[in-house]
Amino acid sequence: MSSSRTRNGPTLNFKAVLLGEGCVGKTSLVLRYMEDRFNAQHLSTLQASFVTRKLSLEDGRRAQLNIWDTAGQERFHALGPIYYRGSDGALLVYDITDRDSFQKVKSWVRELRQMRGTEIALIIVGNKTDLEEQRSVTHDEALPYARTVGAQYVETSAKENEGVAELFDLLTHLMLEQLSQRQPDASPLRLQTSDTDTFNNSEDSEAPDPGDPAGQRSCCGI
Ligand SMILES: Nc1nc2c(ncn2[C@@H]2O[C@H](COP(=O)(O)OP(=O)(O)OP(=O)(O)O)[C@@H](O)[C@H]2O)c(=O)[nH]1
Repeated sequence: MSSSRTRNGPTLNFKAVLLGEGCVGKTSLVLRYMEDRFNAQHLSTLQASFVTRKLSLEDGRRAQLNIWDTAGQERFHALGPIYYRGSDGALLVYDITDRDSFQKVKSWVRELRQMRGTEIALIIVGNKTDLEEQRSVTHDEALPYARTVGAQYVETSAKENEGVAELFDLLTHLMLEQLSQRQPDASPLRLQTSDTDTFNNSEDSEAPDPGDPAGQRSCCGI
């Protein structure tokens, strides 16, 4: 987490990363949150893409949420540390109809806890709840697992726009809480509930170092 000064005063910068197997809906969650859109087509993210969203805090301060949407294909796994290294929070996404993708989340949890300890807020996200009849990972299995690893658990449907705004609000809340704990004298930092700020992409933002933030995409499976 860093802070920079703008004409509105100091802006808190938060960095979050989405990790998870290919095709689970990471890009779709970001697209729904940023643009309230859904694309039924799957275009695999290559490396990662970067977006930012400006938020207002209750104390009048500004915050900038910087989000890295990473590639889920296994050949990009080794790039993970580049994106989670300086992150304050991580969304570990799986598809509730795909048990393998839940196993992949478990492997990301192990890696993140090993590399970042408890300094990164984790949310495990079961996506595609609109496909309830094909569900293979139950809420009753995922929630206790999340608790044992100190993560929050949320279910979403990027398609039906269920739980997505709540997910990103929770993420921001957890990261603000962590910052407040690190500064015990400061009053708690809270997101303004009537946040109506517009979003933007990386063009007027300071993209962190890693890779090419263009988020080049190819067709699924290529
Ligand atoms: N039914 C349903 N389909 C979804 C949902 N979210 C995403 N999808 C579909 O799942 C496919 C993959 O979505 P993406 O968002 O591209 O997945 P991703 O995790 O970013 O994939 P990679 O970039 O390969 O890592 C697309 O066809 C989406 O339309 C959802 O909530 N419900």
